[in-house]
Amino acid sequence: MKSNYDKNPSILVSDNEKECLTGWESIIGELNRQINKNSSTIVAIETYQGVNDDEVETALKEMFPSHSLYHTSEAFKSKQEIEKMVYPFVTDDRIFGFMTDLEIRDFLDSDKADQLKKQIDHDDNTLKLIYGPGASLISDTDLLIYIDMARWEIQQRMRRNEVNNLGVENKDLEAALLYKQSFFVDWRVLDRHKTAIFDDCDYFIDSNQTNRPKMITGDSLKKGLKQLNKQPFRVVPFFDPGVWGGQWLKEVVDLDRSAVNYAWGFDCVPEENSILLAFGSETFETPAINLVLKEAPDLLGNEVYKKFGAEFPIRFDFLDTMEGGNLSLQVHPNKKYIREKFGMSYTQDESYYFLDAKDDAFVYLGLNEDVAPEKMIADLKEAQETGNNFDADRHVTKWSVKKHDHILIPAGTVHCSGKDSMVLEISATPYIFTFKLWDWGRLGLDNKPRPINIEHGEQVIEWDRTTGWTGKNLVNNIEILAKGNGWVEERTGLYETNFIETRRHWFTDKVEHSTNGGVNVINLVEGREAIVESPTGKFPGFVVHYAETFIIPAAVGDYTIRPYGSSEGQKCGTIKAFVRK
Ligand SMILES: O=P(O)(O)OC[C@H]1O[C@](O)(CO)[C@@H](O)[C@@H]1O
Repeated sequence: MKSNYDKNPSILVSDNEKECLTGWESIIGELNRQINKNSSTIVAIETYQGVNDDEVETALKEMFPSHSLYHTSEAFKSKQEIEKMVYPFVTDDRIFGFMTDLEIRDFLDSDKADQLKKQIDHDDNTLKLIYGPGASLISDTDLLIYIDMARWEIQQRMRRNEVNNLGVENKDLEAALLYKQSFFVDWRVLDRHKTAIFDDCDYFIDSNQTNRPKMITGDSLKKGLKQLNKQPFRVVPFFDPGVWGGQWLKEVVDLDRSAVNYAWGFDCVPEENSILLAFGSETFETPAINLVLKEAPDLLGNEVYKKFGAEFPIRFDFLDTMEGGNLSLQVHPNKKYIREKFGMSYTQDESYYFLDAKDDAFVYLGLNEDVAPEKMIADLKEAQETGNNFDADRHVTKWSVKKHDHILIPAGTVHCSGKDSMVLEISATPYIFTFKLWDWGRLGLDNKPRPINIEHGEQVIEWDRTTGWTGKNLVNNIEILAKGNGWVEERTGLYETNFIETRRHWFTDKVEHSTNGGVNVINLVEGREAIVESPTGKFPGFVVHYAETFIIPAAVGDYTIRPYGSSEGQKCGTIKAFVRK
């Protein structure tokens, strides 16, 4: 069947496409109009990580022939000082660091910043531009522009060695190391700063596409973000190959058939996805994290906001192993471990919802009844050191799985999805704290072994999660909660100590839902099309397609979902996640 999955979902903010200017020429034309209103103007151009400085500077030089340009890097501490300052958060580990509490001011050298300010004050030029992260902190300014970029685009640029970490010159490093420093340091620092200056920004520039910048006013962006909280919406998904990746997503999502595979699909990881705001036929891409940073109470609901702050606590993603391989055998840290070792306030509790599965599909989950901890760890270490096989079946329980099974994976449970299945992963947001125990003796896509973390893993494995307990508590622990005309509601997870609850609805007719004051994340797991509607006409009908994940902001309140289009009258299924009260 032809794919109907929408890879570029956008939300209409206004019919006026003139609100979104495209290309440097029209952007600088607009800025010129603002600048010419004053006899002398100081403009701060703040940048997020990843922005191509050469592209921006070339455009500025061409279009503002006589301006003075000051880089905030001139006010930054030396590279050596910054490396020393960030080291406790970056550490020597290849994957894991420690969440920083640093702020952009910590990167500035106050003497150098004073010096730069004096230079600007004494400059007679009528147009002075201060460029780079922290620009608005150097001097009082007349105009504030923010050039933004989504984290997925930053990661693409890191893989091409085009992006440095904040305040240092290290773009030639391996992409995984650049990512680690960004995850634990740069993105935290830049997001704190962006939140602080957001309301003062006159314009935002979307620089995700090289040489195709777009600009909207700060008011238009604020209006767009507020609009999102009034209705269901989707973030822009992205997909990435991996060593165990499969072939299912290519067909269902309609991805490049010539790609080796797709392993991951991220369609609700607001930290890394972006949002497309439509102004007439123009779209403006903004990092989804901006919505979370600016509009958390309406998006998440007050109680969830109180618990998590401006963080989106629920993650939906795809793990495709159809005709691929097994994920690494792995375990995730408990709350205490993740807090103490990595500075995270909550942990990676997970679940696998099977969107599809071949007859031979399976999951490794929990330990065998006769597991001997010392022996298993010794076998893992020996396999790691010698390259000999690790006999996973001897220690870990293997369960057959089928379409629509829901497997719960509280942190500490040894697990991995096997080949030939399509998982919709529904979990808490932390997502890089995977302790690999065994990677089946294979190399990664870069032909190097992927890092193994037995020394972390052995400290968090829950050894009493053995076959009997696992089967009772974690495998299809499904209970019918309510029934109505043409619908059934079931509770399917997550495990009782985890903060996410999931509800599955099977329906041939309209189902009534309510956010009950907390954000809902939903995926259409059965049926080709459904429509989300407001009983009071608060938002226009929102059509969703098979396998699409969508977000219902807490502020939406009541809504309904029913089969739509070619699915009308047919059985559909949704799985909904929310934060338990
Ligand atoms: O280590 P692997 O084999 O790449 O698997 C990683 C994946 O495993 C998971 O932790 C799922 O269990 C995902 O969150 C993560 O992306």
